[in-house]
Amino acid sequence: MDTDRSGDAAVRVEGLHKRYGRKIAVEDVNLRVGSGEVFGILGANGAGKTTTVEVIAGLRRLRRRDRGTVRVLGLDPRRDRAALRRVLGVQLQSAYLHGALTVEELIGLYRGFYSDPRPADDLVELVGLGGQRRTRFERLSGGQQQRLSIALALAGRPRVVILDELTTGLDPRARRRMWAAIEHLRGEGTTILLVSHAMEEVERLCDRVALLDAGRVIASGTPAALVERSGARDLDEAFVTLTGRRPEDPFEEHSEEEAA
Ligand SMILES: Nc1ncnc2c1ncn2[C@@H]1O[C@H](COP(=O)(O)OP(=O)(O)OP(=O)(O)O)[C@@H](O)[C@H]1O
Repeated sequence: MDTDRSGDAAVRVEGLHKRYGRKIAVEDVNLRVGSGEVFGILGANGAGKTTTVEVIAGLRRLRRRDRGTVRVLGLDPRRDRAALRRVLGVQLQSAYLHGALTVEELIGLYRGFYSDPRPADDLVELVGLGGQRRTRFERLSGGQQQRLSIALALAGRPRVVILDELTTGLDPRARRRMWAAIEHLRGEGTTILLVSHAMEEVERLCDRVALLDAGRVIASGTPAALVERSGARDLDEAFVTLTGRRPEDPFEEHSEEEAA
């Protein structure tokens, strides 16, 4: 039922526990993402998705009371930071980018970090920013900024990509373009970790998913297996059955009050 292609794991997480003070954000999370898989990480607000992928990316440290093993293509995100940077692409928060630089300049800057970068034209084409090459970052719409951050994550031809909320806030056309970009990367054999609230997107793109709830993986498998196992009609319904919560509408404005 579950076509697990994770035999040669590109990403391996074992027994991950992570807390912020007294708050346990992630509790005994185990994941194996096979080479070339598109793997979805689902869960309601606060489930521990971002914490998990930030630890995988080496952006969050495990402290004294945390524990767990993480390997990305055999690399330890804490110990092998420089090597990891060459093989892992992470969709950055747009706020970190320099507003006065143009799309072209930012892409040039990021390509400069790598020995064999993806051509600038390919990057622009992949995310549909051909008309905005000379536009300053601060003049881009929110959705365009988000697409640029995805292009920058792909500049170094990473073998593993982490995309946190790929299409949240994008209009339907841009969303379809990003889905096509994921299919393109899949065709190239890229391993993709996709954090998402959008069940339609996950059903369409992901080979397998892990469903997180209150810091734990409560179900994993192919989207079809999760639907079947929970007796639901689709992944949206399976999410509700398995977690007892509704997935947030990913295309609505995010509200911290509602999330609490
Ligand atoms: N820096 C921090 N300090 C304290 N608590 C934090 C911090 N970052 C996250 N948390 C808490 O840890 C838990 C997991 O957060 P995390 O951001 O990983 O969840 P998430 O599934 O990505 O949520 P969302 O869908 O809202 O992005 C939440 O309860 C959150 O409030």
